[in-house]
Amino acid sequence: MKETDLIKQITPSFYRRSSVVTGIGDDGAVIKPPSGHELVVVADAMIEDVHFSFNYMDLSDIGHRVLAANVSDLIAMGSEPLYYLITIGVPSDYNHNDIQSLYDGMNELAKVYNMDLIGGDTTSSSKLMISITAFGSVLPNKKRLRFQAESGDVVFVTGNLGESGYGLHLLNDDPKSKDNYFINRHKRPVPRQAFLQASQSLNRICLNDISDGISTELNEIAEASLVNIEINYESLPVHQDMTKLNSTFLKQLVLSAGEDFELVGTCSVQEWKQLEQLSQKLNVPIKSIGSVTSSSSNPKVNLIESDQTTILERKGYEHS
Ligand SMILES: Nc1ncnc2c1ncn2[C@@H]1O[C@H](COP(=O)(O)OP(=O)(O)O)[C@@H](O)[C@H]1O
Ligand SMILES: Cc1ncc(C[n+]2csc(CCOP(=O)(O)OP(=O)(O)O)c2C)c(N)n1
Ligand SMILES: [Mg+2]
Ligand SMILES: [Mg+2]
Ligand SMILES: [Mg+2]
Repeated sequence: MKETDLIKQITPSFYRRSSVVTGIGDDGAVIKPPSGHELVVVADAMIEDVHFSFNYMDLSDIGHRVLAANVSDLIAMGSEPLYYLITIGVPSDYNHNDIQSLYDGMNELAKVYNMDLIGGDTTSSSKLMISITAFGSVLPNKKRLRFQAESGDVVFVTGNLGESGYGLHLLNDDPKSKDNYFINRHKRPVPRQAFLQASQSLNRICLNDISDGISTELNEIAEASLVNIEINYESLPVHQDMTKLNSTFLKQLVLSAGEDFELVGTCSVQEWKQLEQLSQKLNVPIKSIGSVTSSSSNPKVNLIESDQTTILERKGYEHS
């Protein structure tokens, strides 16, 4: 497949955002940042057999999923997703239709957020590699940062935990499994855009998205904010159909499987009431799971289960 043909094939015929001055086709893209806003920039890559497998995913699922991971980080910063660049390393036996499917999957999700593809790069590779860099905009006082947790805050989470991990488990068990709710949560996660709207009026939110697992994300918040956090295992939101799973397996899924692309964060008790109401109005499932107990120079996350307290260590996915 020739690179020039490929670029022609994937160049959009129009841009959704008028702030794209020059898109694909020159040495670089030109954008006019929204006035009064700051730009947020994120990058996340996915590699064949590390983040996905062709045993159970097709190229459009993969396109959707890698853009979702980036959108999830943009939302976790409090920013509105705007544009993205994609770099692909493609095995030599791929044809035009394969690449089109990958871009179709991305574009389906991009449509939801009104995002534009504004550039990228193409190289050859032994396994499929996709790296996205994405941009979002945020008002300076609405950034949702990891170091913004304060003693006394409510700790909350959106959606349910462990669903993507359970979907992956079902697929590993039988790659030919028919799509069901959990499998779709793994293959085609949809980041919580409506949370941005629900939380817009709040002054301060500390926020992180759940890619590696809540045990990792909460420890990141505790360390960045220099606070101790306490969460109740029984309060963690779990889908009814998963409650029948073996309890050790369920605990691993809920605390450390990750890839749910839900949000975990903290806000003041006063603002929590408002956030809960606004989220309900906009159909964002949200639940209080604990609290920020104190400031600390030695930050810890405690897990309370059946009145027993243990330290919740980072047990998320680590790339070796
Ligand atoms: N290889 C790298 N080179 C430079 N910066 C990196 C690299 N990997 C991660 N980062 C930066 O480290 C921070 C945390 O990254 P990461 O743990 O991947 O975040 P997330 O889990 O939210 O995707 C981010 O600021 C990211 O841009
Ligand atoms: C084939 C396959 N094996 C294992 C996993 C599980 N897995 C891979 S990466 C990952 C964690 C998230 O990925 P990472 O690159 O750390 O995302 P980031 O935190 O940077 O957003 C998990 C749970 C998977 N999704 N697919
Ligand atoms: Mg990352
Ligand atoms: Mg993140
Ligand atoms: Mg990420």
